[in-house]
Amino acid sequence: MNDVSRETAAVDKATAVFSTRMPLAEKYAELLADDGVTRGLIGPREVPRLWERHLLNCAVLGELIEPEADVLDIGSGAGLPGLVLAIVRPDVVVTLVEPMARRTEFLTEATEALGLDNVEVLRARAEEVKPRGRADVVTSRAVAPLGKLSHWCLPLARPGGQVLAIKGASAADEIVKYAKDLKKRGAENPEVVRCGTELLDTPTTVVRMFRRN
Ligand SMILES: C[S@@+](CC[C@H](N)C(=O)[O-])C[C@H]1O[C@@H](n2cnc3c(N)ncnc32)[C@H](O)[C@@H]1O
Repeated sequence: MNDVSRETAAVDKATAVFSTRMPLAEKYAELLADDGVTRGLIGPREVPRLWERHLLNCAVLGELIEPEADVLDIGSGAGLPGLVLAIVRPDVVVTLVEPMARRTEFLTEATEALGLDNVEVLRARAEEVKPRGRADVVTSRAVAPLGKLSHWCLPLARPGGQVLAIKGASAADEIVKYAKDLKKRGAENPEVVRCGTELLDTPTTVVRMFRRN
């Protein structure tokens, strides 16, 4: 399958995943391809694979999130995965945490353009976020190695809450490599979970861990 037909297939799959929210997902994809590229938030080479590598990759993370959860997305960049989760899961409330001004400006404008009332944009580093220990779920993609992520994200989750880090092929190795950090930070049952297995050619690989009670 070439890039074009793979992306066409991805749009079909996205129609199934986003369902009635597909028009919003399409509008977000347009914003990414247009403003996102102009402002240097996403590389032009990503445009032909936006649906497969970005929107779908992030949307399936919703499988692991309980109804009406309070979600903190750390290092959202152009809104991945946080803004996608807010689109696909209108029942959850998502706070997009991002330290760079030009990224938070894009996130605020995109949130308004999409008319999303379940999103808050916070210009901050993970270490500065308050209150701590309250989120049901803390998400991230491509932000930092698991050692640093556990330090940043676990204290933000409520006791028993989850940290979900989208990772690539390194997921299992990172759990082993940073086992001491994870234990020290109060991570319970760190494991590799795959999302979108029935739909995606390349399911999304996630490190999931819970904050010790
Ligand atoms: C490689 S980008 C990934 C963006 C997005 N999550 C994605 O998958 O496309 C990493 C992001 O993490 C942000 N970041 C770096 N250090 C951070 C910190 N201490 N707290 C929160 N975000 C941070 C950066 O500003 C950047 O937007």
